[in-house]
Order: sequence, then structure tokens, then C-alpha cells
Amino acid sequence: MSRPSAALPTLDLRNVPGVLGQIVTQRAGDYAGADPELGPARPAPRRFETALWAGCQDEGALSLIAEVKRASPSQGAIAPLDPVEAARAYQAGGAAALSVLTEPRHFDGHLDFLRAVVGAVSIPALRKDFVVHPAMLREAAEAGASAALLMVSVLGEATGAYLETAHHLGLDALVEVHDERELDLALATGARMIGVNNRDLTTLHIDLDVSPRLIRRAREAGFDGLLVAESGYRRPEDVAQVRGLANAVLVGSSLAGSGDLTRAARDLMAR
Ligand SMILES: O=C(O)c1ccccc1NCC(=O)[C@H](O)[C@H](O)COP(=O)(O)O
Repeated sequence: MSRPSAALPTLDLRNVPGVLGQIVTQRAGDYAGADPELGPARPAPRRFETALWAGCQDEGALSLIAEVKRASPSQGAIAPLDPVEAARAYQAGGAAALSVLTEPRHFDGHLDFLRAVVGAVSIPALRKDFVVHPAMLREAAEAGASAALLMVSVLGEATGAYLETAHHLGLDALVEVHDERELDLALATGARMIGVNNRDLTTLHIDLDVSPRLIRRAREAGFDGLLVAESGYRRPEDVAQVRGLANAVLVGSSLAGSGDLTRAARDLMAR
């Protein structure tokens, strides 16, 4: 069944503060004239979600989502990674899934990186971008992504509608939160995967206590889906803080800037 995306609420991005506000305003401009039509429903193989569950079945085990990240607002240039080489190296290092940044201005990403990576490795990939238009989800599906990131700090009350859209397109969705209010909103959408970002995307400050706190709250609320701890993981001791709590960790900068992605992925996840 074709689903007209006209049903999606218009986003009001004027209240999104700081660097994040700047990024999403630019992204909204990039997609202002894009075709919002979604086309027919696509099958949902749920490869991303399945791969993450498979990697965390043993006591204390965590799946790794390794990020292809060449630059960021907090680090500037990280490394001039070849996306395909990076993806292969992460797969060899035991990553269960990949996150591929496709935002061009601040992260030096590109949609072509996602296409190339999907064709080169067998593990599933997530489109990591600042989704503010349904065409971004359609593009992700067409590029072969298995999942997309949806940020509650950006989509607010429209998160549930974007989640439905992602599922219509056959994509899994990682619904990202950073505080209690956003978590409660994410829980109300029926999300199957929730990511807790330790990085405050307004100030760029990282606090590794955020993920354990919100993950506990999600479990106490009865959430039985997949929980991902995101950002700021540099050492095995950092990762240890979410063992037995989270199902997966999403790691970018420390791996991407390491010079040996396979080894860095293995070392970080060692216990
Ligand atoms: O990474 C940034 O500086 C950043 C700034 C503004 C918005 C988003 C940003 N990062 C997105 C992410 O959430 C991270 O790429 C991801 O969680 C990995 O984080 P890290 O391991 O700390 O690179």
C-alpha cells in the first residue's frame, strides 16, 4: 500500500538550540524541495535489530555498532577514512552493525558512502543523519540501509509518525534520546530500539552516566526492546559501565581516529 507522507506533521525546528539547531536547519533547507512521496510498503527484514540482538545474548555481552565518521563538530577532522575500507575493517574487528554518517557539512559524510558500504560488507548499516524530511528515509532504504536514526530532540511529537514511515519503508529505526523527557516520549511511540546519547548535542559535553541512568529508567518502565549506549566510549573501562545494562554500544570517534580500526574495535570490546 502506498502511504502519502503528507500525513507527516510539519516540523518546527526553530527551537532546536546550538550546533544541532544549525545542522537541522541546514538539512531542512537541503530537502525543502524534495519529493515527499514514499511509494509502496517495503518488506521489513529487521536485519539491523536482529544482528544487534544476536551479539548480546551471553551474560554481559554487548554488540558493537561501529561508525564510519570522518569529521564532527566536536573533533573537527577525525581521519580521511575510505568508507569501504573502514567498513571492512570494522567487520573484521567484530562489529555487529555499522553506522554511516551521510551529513556532508559537519561530518564529511555522503549518501554514496552508505551505498558503497552496503555493497561491500555483510553486516547491516544504519543511515546516520539528521532526519527532518521523509525523503531522507526513502533515500536510506533505496541506498540499501537496514536502519535509520530518528532523534527525539529534533522530531519531538512527530517522532512516532517518522517511526511509522521508517517501518513502512522496511527500515528499522534507532530512536535517540538524551534526557528523561525525550525517553518518555520515545517509549510512548512504541519504538523497538532506543539509543541513549551521552553527548549533549547542544553543548557537545559528554557524560557517560547518562546512558546507565536512562537505560535503567527504560527497563523500569517495562521496555523490553533493544537499548544502545551512544557516544564517548574510548576505553574498555568506559564500555564496562554499560555491560549488563545496554544491548549495544555505538562508537565513532575513538575507533575512526585510531589508525587501526580492526584492532581498535577488538580492543575496545575486550573484557
Ligand atoms: O559527534 C559530534 O560532535 C556531534 C555533534 C553534533 C551532533 C551530533 C554529533 N554526533 C553524533 C553522534 O551521536 C555520534 O557520532 C555517535 O554517537 C558516536 O559518538 P562518538 O563515539 O563519541 O564519536
